[in-house]
Amino acid sequence: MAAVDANPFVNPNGGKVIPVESAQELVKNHVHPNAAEAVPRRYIRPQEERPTVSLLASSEFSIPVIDMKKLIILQGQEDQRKQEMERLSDACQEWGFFQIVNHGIPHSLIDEIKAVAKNFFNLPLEEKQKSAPQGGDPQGYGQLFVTSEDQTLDWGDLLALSLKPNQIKNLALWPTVPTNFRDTVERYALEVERVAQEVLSLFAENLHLEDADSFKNVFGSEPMNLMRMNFYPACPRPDLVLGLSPHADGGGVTLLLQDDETVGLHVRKNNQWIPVEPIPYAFVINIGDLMEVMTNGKYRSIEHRAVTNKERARLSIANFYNASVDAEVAPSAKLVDEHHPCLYRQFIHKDYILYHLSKPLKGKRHLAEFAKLDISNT
Ligand SMILES: O=C(O)CCC(=O)C(=O)O
Ligand SMILES: [Fe+2]
Repeated sequence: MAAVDANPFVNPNGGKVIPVESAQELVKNHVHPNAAEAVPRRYIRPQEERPTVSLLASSEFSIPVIDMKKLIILQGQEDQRKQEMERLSDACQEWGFFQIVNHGIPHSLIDEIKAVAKNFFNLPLEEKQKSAPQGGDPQGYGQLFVTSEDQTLDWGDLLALSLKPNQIKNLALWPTVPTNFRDTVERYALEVERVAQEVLSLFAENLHLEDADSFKNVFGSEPMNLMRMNFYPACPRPDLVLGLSPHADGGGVTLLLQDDETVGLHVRKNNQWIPVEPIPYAFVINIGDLMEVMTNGKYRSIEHRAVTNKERARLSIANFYNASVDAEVAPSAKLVDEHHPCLYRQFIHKDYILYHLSKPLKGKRHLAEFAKLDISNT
């Protein structure tokens, strides 16, 4: 059973997460299609934050796609594997983002997890509110990043659940409707962990660390698997709002399932926003802040955001695969030398989570404020 009392993240901000109205309810109850004034003021972004897209974005200029099948070690296929490993290395260093295909997660399970998530968000509000956050525990249904009354709001609702370890798993918040929700999430979690661990091994190999388990060892015996289902209702003025504020993910690696039809994820590259075209059954993978630290900045945790769509709602499911709560995180000694000074201080993972959770989502600032070393005099 979940040992909720032992959750170390309860009240990360003195319990100051401010509840806000569900974006889905707002659309249902108040917004009149096509009326500019229909978007309440609290959602309207200042001019410089509104969603423009880079003119450079094209099929040639988009995040790389990695074929996991080519990374299996097969006799006679060494050259193909080497090339794909190099593409993966470029993706991590140049983009911090890539998509994977042929990852081995059954398509039927991907259909199932999307279906249970959609079914959940389509429930009446009263049913969804049974999963509302309790007592400062930063999990559940609603918005978790609203920490001040004057913050611009995101046009989206979310359901955040800690799947692992048991210490932070709060089954009381897990929906019981649809009835197959729990079972589907549990099966999906195992598959996501398997892929996340494979990805960590590939990173370690590419960086020539001691062995393929180097990152897994730092992640420790109780790695965290946090899931966030994001639902962005259609918005009458997608040009004025954002579905999810620009942010970098705080953890190790993120595996994201996108909606197949609706583009919504934007990745920041050279100060421009590049949309990520959905590939059915692919996962978008991105490097989180912990990975940036462990690779001493070689792999980059990149800012991203979600935009909304005028006609269609969009669903995404993110799993954050993170180190154990008590893991000591620091740049790998192998990646620090006289030409590559140590860029980050060592810290305990839990302290960074508490810091991250206590702030509104804000670009890349969290990691820089928390752990970046000043190397200007070295
Ligand atoms: O909805 C998306 O595509 C992005 C989701 C995301 O970045 C997150 O949940 O951290
Ligand atoms: Fe994210």
